[in-house]
Amino acid sequence: MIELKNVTKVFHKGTVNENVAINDISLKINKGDFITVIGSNGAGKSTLLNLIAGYIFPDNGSIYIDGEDVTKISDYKRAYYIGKVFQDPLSGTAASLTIEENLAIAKKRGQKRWFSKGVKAKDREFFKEKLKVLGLGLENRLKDKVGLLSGGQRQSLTLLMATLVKPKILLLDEHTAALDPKTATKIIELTEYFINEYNLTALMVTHNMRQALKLGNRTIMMDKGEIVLDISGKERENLEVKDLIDMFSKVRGEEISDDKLLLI
Ligand SMILES: Nc1ncnc2c1ncn2[C@@H]1O[C@H](COP(=O)(O)OP(=O)(O)OP(=O)(O)O)[C@@H](O)[C@H]1O
Repeated sequence: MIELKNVTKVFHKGTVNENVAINDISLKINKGDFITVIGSNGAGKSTLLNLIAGYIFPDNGSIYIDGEDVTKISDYKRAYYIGKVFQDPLSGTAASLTIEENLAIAKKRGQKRWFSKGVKAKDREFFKEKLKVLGLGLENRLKDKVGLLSGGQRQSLTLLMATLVKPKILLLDEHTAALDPKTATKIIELTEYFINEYNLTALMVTHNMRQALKLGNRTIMMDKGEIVLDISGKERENLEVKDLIDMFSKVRGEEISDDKLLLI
């Protein structure tokens, strides 16, 4: 289980630009939860994921992974626990390395000598089997440089790399936002496949409210650094986007201000 206890993150503290991006958030993420995260621009969604990943540290509060306090543990040391796929398809893989070298690095995630890109023959077979699942023929291109791949192919590979060593949590931050609709649909299908197949715990940020209600077992909505809705179980069944908008208005006493959220 992942737990955040009274976590606060303030950017530019003590200056005129002071910005409370995360305001005293407490959240329990149960093993096997697939949580979709929605909220307006600037609500704090990416900051929440970055805090869990250890890219930034909270000003107050604590973060626990399976009971271990990881609040001050660096992203590099936390990498063993966490799989990440972010918006930019170019960010999760190394362009100048081959497909198999990228996978070899992913397989060693969290180990001391993680940046050794050497590939053993038995790993090569393992990688081929895994790549077949993507349905892109990449199992026949192990020695191709990743820089040659399309955005969708790279994001598929990043997803595979993020789950190659089973993470305690998979963090997905608008990981289909930069892709064309058809490729985005394919990546979402793969995401669901990996989460179900490996029984992963996942947190996925999306601006698509319909998708947020369709995928996973739980949806949280953020607003101004706070979690304003946390919906699961019976309450979430058959819930439609308009219900979600009504619930938000009821809790906050105002309308959702983000056009991007309302369009979808
Ligand atoms: N590294 C940073 N330095 C300063 N301010 C930051 C930093 N990262 C985020 N912020 C600010 O914190 C607030 C929350 O940003 P965050 O990126 O978490 O929002 P978000 O919900 O992911 O928004 P979006 O949907 O637009 O991606 C915003 O006001 C943002 O400008």
